[in-house]
Amino acid sequence: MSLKTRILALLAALIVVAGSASLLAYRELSAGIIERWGKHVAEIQVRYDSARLLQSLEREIGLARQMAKSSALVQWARTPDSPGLEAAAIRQMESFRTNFRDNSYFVALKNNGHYYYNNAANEFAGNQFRYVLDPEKPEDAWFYRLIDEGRDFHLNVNPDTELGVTKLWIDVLMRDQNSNIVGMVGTGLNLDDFLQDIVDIGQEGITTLFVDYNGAIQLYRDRNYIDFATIIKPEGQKNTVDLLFDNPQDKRQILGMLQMLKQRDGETGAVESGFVTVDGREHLAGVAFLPAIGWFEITLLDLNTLLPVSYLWPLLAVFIISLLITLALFHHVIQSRILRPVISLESAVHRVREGRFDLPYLPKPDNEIGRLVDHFEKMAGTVQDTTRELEAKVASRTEELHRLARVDALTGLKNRRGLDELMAEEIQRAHREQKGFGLIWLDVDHFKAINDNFGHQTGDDILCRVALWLKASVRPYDHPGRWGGDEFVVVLSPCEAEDLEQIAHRIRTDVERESSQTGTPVTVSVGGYYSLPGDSIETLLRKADQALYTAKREGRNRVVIQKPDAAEADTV
Ligand SMILES: Nc1nc2c(ncn2[C@@H]2O[C@H](COP(=O)(O)OP(=O)(O)OP(=O)(O)O)[C@@H](O)[C@H]2O)c(=O)[nH]1
Repeated sequence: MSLKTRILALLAALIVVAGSASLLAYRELSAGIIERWGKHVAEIQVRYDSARLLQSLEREIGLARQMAKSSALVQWARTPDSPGLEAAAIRQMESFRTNFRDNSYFVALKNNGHYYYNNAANEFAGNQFRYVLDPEKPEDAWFYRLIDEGRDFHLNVNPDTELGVTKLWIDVLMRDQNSNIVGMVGTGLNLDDFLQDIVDIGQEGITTLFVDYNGAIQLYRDRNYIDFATIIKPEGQKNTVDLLFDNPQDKRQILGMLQMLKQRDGETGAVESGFVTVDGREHLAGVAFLPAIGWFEITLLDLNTLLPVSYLWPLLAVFIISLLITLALFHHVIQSRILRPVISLESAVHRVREGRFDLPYLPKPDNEIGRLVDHFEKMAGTVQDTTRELEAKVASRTEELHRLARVDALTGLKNRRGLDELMAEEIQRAHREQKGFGLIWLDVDHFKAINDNFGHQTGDDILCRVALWLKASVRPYDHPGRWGGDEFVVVLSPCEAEDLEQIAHRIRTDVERESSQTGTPVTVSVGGYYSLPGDSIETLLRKADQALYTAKREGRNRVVIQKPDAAEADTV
């Protein structure tokens, strides 16, 4: 995987990690803010809704309590058969009717079960006695239950089948001086109007409901959930608030909140709140207890409606755009400051490794990589100089070795290899120019005896001196060499036949003269051959050797020139 891919992959991974962490932190933070805000709003809303409910009920409850204490009613309730007391009581009832908001009332007497009622239309004027309550009838059970429980005040949402109305009933017990229950009075509020005024107020995202002390739903915008005539229903058959929630955890939570508030015993302003799911949407539930009526008020705030996610889209857009800009900038910086210089450096390293020192332009950012590139350029320069020096040295050493391989170590003349190459060149030249050249082969006479008599070192000295005399005797452009042992060869080129003879003689006489003047006298036998174009190297050597052999055989210290086409060489 390339460095670029790795860096981008690492970057992407870092962004994913950082993005996830940010998202998580954002969610936690926003959830915290929403929770705090929501709880605050829920508390305000729950208090506001409670106040609205109490405001519209308080006056009615107060009037009903006043009515229950009316002495005319209490006296009549104790002796309901008295027509005089009944007439006074009905007058009293009618005066209350006009004061109640609903302009309706009811009075039920414990003594005879008589139920009195009149409504806003004064429909039952003079005929307020409506029917007799029957302890056996389920629809009348509320009356007997309330008396049994001895609750002085009770709110009850109940359809009155006899009267054909569904109302929120305010029930207040009538007691005599001895606190004995003698009956019940109250008024009703039209449920639909009440729901519309207090509960279903059309505030989008806010749901208000009221439940009784046991959690049974009393006021809710959906009438199907309202637990009518709660008082007479056995536990377990009531429409309790947990019906609104699908999640068992939410059910437990909401019932737990009711329980908590009960334990706090109507502490003023106490509100419990928590997150719940209603119809698949997240809501914040605020719950307050209303001690004045013994109910709980529950406010459900639909957070998605009140604080839609779309509110956060601009934030998300800003985040994504910032992320993309950051990515682009980061990519640009990585590309220009790291990747491009590193890639150029890598290709430059390849070139140098292949021995190519002509480096292209290498970008040098102002950072460690730039300095590395700079060091590399300088190092490549040094390596190039060193390489050139080494190459020059190797070339010169090779040349030297080449030369040494063709030079005789003792005399400094060409050795046999040098002579071989030279003769090969001359043969080619002769062939090319159709012009021959001369070859002299000479051998020190009785050299073995010199070695034997004077020692090997003296032998060597004599060989060196013969070489010097040989060089002096030939022309500057002739090539003397040592063939091996005490044998020397001279290649004469260019050369005429006369030159060959002349130089061969000069060599012999020079050696004889010089040696006798400077030390141990030595003589040489000389064989010569003037080559013709087309002669091979073997022919050359053989002919020269034959001439030398002849010179030796004829007594040594003499010159013999081998004629090219003659069977015998001439001693000269
Ligand atoms: N000192 C010395 N002796 C050498 C060297 N190379 C060969 N020799 C000796 O040179 C002698 C050559 O002898 P030959 O050419 O065979 O015979 P010669 O004694 O010269 O007799 P003729 O050639 O017949 O006159 C041998 O004894 C070799 O050992 C060398 O480099 N130095």
